[in-house]
Amino acid sequence: SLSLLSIDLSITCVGRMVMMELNDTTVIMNLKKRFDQELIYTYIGSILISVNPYKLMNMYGTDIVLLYEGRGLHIFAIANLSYSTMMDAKKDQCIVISGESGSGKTEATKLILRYLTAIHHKRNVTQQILEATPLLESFGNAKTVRNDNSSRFGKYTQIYLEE
Ligand SMILES: Nc1ncnc2c1ncn2[C@@H]1O[C@H](COP(=O)(O)OP(=O)(O)OP(=O)(O)O)[C@@H](O)[C@H]1O
Repeated sequence: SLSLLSIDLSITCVGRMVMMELNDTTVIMNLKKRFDQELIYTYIGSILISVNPYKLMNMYGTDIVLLYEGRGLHIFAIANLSYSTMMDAKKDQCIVISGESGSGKTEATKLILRYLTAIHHKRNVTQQILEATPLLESFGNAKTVRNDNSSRFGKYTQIYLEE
């Protein structure tokens, strides 16, 4: 299952490989090839595609946050791009996370919040949002055939960051 994180839309290449033929089959085949090598993140243009690994990946620790600093094929790169663009351009940013049930939207949201917590000096606000998540989930989540912890509601999170 796939989840899409979008900054804007343009489709040119996947990873470092320029694809001569771009269609659903070649894109899916390339995602599968990368997934088999445990590469769960892939860019298509500026859209980051994430394939749910359904297992703990050793790629989300604080050391990794610092290592990525927003670069590379990682959910943290999207978070950092939004953060640094907001700080530099002084413009609000929006991250759209979409995908079918069980594709990893909620987990991606938590990772983005965790990243912001790690890099922004006013940490407590983001930490509070993270801590509110289990409470919201206890009211609005349910087990479904697709996902043991399925959000049965849409979620819009707005974070105000002070300089
Ligand atoms: N990056 C990840 N690494 C490891 N496991 C993950 C990751 N993303 C998701 N999962 C696993 O997949 C499960 C479903 O993910 P999640 O709840 O985020 O899906 P969702 O897209 O929000 O689904 P729904 O729309 O039903 O709420 C998680 O409980 C977790 O076990």
